[in-house]
Parts: sequence; C-alpha cells; structure tokens
Amino acid sequence: MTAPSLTVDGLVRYFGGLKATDEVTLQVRPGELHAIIGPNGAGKTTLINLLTGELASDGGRILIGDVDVTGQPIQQRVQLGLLRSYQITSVFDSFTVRENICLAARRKRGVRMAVWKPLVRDSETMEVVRRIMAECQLQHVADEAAANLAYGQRRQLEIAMALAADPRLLLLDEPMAGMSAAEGAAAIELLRSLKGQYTIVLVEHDMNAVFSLADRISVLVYGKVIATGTADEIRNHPDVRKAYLGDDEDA
Ligand SMILES: Nc1ncnc2c1ncn2[C@@H]1O[C@H](COP(=O)(O)OP(=O)(O)OP(=O)(O)O)[C@@H](O)[C@H]1O
Repeated sequence: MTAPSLTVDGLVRYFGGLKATDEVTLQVRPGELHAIIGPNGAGKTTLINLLTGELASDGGRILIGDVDVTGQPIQQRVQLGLLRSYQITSVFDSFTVRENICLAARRKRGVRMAVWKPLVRDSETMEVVRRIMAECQLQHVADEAAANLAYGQRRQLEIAMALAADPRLLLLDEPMAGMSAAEGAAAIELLRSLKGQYTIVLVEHDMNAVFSLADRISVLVYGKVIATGTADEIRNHPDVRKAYLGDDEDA
C-alpha cells in the first residue's frame, strides 16, 4: 500500500494554558484533496503552521511520506515537497506572470536565480511554465506584470508558483479569502481541475467550496479532530452537526 503523503500523529501545541492543538491525528492520502474545517479559533491555522514548521509542536509527530520531520526546520519540509502557497512564493510585482512562474520552477530545479540568463533558452522550464499556466488558466495574462493583476488572479498566480515547484503536498490556507463571488467561483473551478493531480490540504471557510471539492474532510473543534470522512459522512455526522454545522443547517 502506498504510504500517506502526510501523517500527523498525536500532535500537540500549547499557547500558555490553552491546548490549541489537542492530540491531532490524521492522514492525507496521495492525490486526495483533504479539507480541514472548524469554527473560528478551532486551531486550523495553528495546525497548518505546525505542519509547515512555522510553529514548533509540544508533542506528537509529523511525517512527510515516511520521513519524520517533527522538529525539522521549514526549509527541510519544503525540500521534501510540503509547500504552502503564499509562504514559498514571493511574487515579484515587476515581473510578468510567466517570469514569476518560471522563477518558481527554476528554484525547484536548482537553477540559480540568474534572471539575466534568457529564460526562453531553458526549454525544460518553459515547458513546465506552459503547462502550469494552462492548468491555472493564466495564459491570457502571461505577459502582464504581477502588479497589474486583479486580487483573484494574483492568488491564482501564487498557487501556480507553488505548483511550478512540483509539490508533494500543497497546503492552501483560505485561498478564497477576500475574493469576490466571481473570483471565488473561478478559484473553485481551478481547485476542481487540480484535484487528483496534486495532493492538497485545504483550509477554507466557504462550506460550499469545501463540500463540493473535498475527497475527505477533517473537522477540528477546540483543537481536536472530532471527525474525518467524505462530504456525506461529515454532513451526516451527529457530532459535527451539533458542534459545528448546527443541527438545522443544510451544509
Ligand atoms: N500566537 C498565539 N498566541 C496565543 N494564542 C494563540 C496564538 N495563535 C492562536 N492562538 C489561539 O489558539 C486557538 C486556535 O487559533 P487558530 O488561529 O489556530 O484557529 P483557527 O481555526 O485558524 O481560527 P480562524 O478560523 O478564526 O482563523 C485560538 O484560541 C487562538 O486564540
């Protein structure tokens, strides 16, 4: 059987007396879109920060594939393919969309950031860039400076840059936050098209997006995972309905 892309085992994190992450155990399978939901303050961001290494854990283990990265620094985890979209991608405003994706792809391939070297001569990178721009539907703004992008397109560029680095596991923390309805709809379509091709952990408040996209959902309440399952399983889970969705809410 293939090893999970990510294994979280009994993870704990305190903030003073508050147990913000309470023995969290979950597995993300290769190729799945695994959403993490929960009410405000449930510990979603804390969990993501523990996964990336931005926060240190007080107990438990994190494995990327079969490598134990508990206590390892951020860079080590990035090298193993755990990428958070905005964290690893610093968008250069004066560079075009194509150039930004190109830099992200070259960084992954260990090509020094020699921006003076003509990008067009690097055919392997250019192929990756073409594929990613098509996947993320950014071709029509390929030659636009990043500074000129609408907010939704910029977030799309950040995801494209993360994908250009060929992630083993992509962490998306509220990718639709601050988007207009139209931008949100475009982002949902983008995630739908990426589903199955990449392994994605998605933290998102938009329940319609989560329930229509996720292969599996883990529900956090007060730092604990109270349920993990498919959209239907979560929708009908009595503890989830009681603690989070509300008994009368049709998620
Ligand atoms: N740096 C910190 N210091 C102290 N307490 C913190 C810190 N970060 C988070 N907390 C607390 O830990 C708990 C979990 O917070 P966290 O931000 O992870 O929740 P969340 O599920 O991401 O919330 P939201 O949906 O509002 O973004 C909250 O009670 C929060 O107040």
